[in-house]
This record gives sequence, structure tokens and C-alpha cells, in this order.
Amino acid sequence: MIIYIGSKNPTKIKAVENIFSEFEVKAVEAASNVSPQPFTDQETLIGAVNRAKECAAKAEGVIGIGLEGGVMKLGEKMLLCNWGALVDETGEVYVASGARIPLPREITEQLEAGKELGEVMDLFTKKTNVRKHEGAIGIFTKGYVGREAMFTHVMELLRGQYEFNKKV
Ligand SMILES: O=P(O)(O)OP(=O)(O)OP(=O)(O)OC[C@H]1O[C@@H](n2cnc3c(O)ncnc32)[C@H](O)[C@@H]1O
Ligand SMILES: [Mg+2]
Repeated sequence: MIIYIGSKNPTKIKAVENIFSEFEVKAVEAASNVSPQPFTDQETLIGAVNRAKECAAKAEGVIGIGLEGGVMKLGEKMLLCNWGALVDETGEVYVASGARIPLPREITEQLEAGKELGEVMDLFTKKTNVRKHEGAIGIFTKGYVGREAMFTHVMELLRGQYEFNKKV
């Protein structure tokens, strides 16, 4: 079985490899077809599904994975939100979301002003490519849960549902 992951972000590739370690994992570009900075749960979920479907269409009999990051409003707070989708060899779609934590006010203000979280996090931490390393979730949890770990949990939820349905 070949697994296609629709991203070149190393945190996403590693999360897929961690959970499908016995299979060949191929990283390819896949369009989310949502805004670069999704602002709702719904938009983030759709982005993940779009990427997974594009991946599953790359070849016969493969599994496609989409992992998408965004933010969502909950009352006065803005939360990190992440979604994953797995499209299996028959076209069945499985979805799962990642852990959520609220973002500090100074971050949400910049997102509301139209900036992308990736850029805001690099400015905030004075680092480069936070999104390819610990991610915002890693920064605001002092490294307890990084982006790879969060996406790895999403992958467990996806593989588990797939196997339950297949009665593996
Ligand atoms: O190459 P792709 O797969 O697109 O990976 P990405 O890092 O851009 O990640 P997403 O498109 O899934 O995330 C959507 C936006 O949110 C940002 N983002 C999401 N989660 C983040 C995190 O934990 N840390 C920093 N930026 C994050 C990201 O930079 C984008 O601007
Ligand atoms: Mg992106």
C-alpha cells in the first residue's frame, strides 16, 4: 500500500510516517482550495478533505491523506484548529480533528488584521519556519505538544477509524 500525504511540511510527513511506518509514504503537493489561513472549523476541515481527495486520485489503490491547520472562533477566544482526512482505496472519507488551545490576544489581533499564523509565529518567536517545527501549539504549550505530535494523534484517529470500518 502506498500512502500519499498532500504536503511538504515535515511535521505532517513525519506524523503520517509515524502511524503508517510499514508502508511507503510519498509527499506530494495537493491544493487545499480554501484560504491560506482558514478561519473556521468548517473551512479547515474542507481543506483537509480536498487535499486527501487529490492525493487519493494520484494512483489506483492508494490512500490519500490531507492535514490542514487553521484557527476558529469560540466565544471571545480564537483557537488553533487542525483537521485531518483519509481517503481510502475505495473513496471512503474519514476525518478527525486535532487538539485545540486558545491563542494569546496579541496573536489573534494580528490574524484579524489579515496576517497568516505562520508569519505571525515567526515574528513572535524571532525564529524561522516555526510551522515546520514545533508550531504554534508547541510554542504555547512550552514544547509539551508540538505540531508533529498533534498531527500524529490525528493520524491515529484516522487509521483507527479506517481499520474499524475495514474490520482489520
Ligand atoms: O505546506 P502546508 O501543508 O500548506 O503547511 P502549512 O505549514 O502552510 O500549514 P497549513 O496550510 O495546514 O496551515 C494553515 C495556516 O496556518 C498556519 N499554521 C497552522 N498551524 C500552525 C502552527 O502550529 N504554527 C504556525 N503556523 C501554523 C500556517 O502557516 C498557514 O498559514
Ligand atoms: Mg499552507
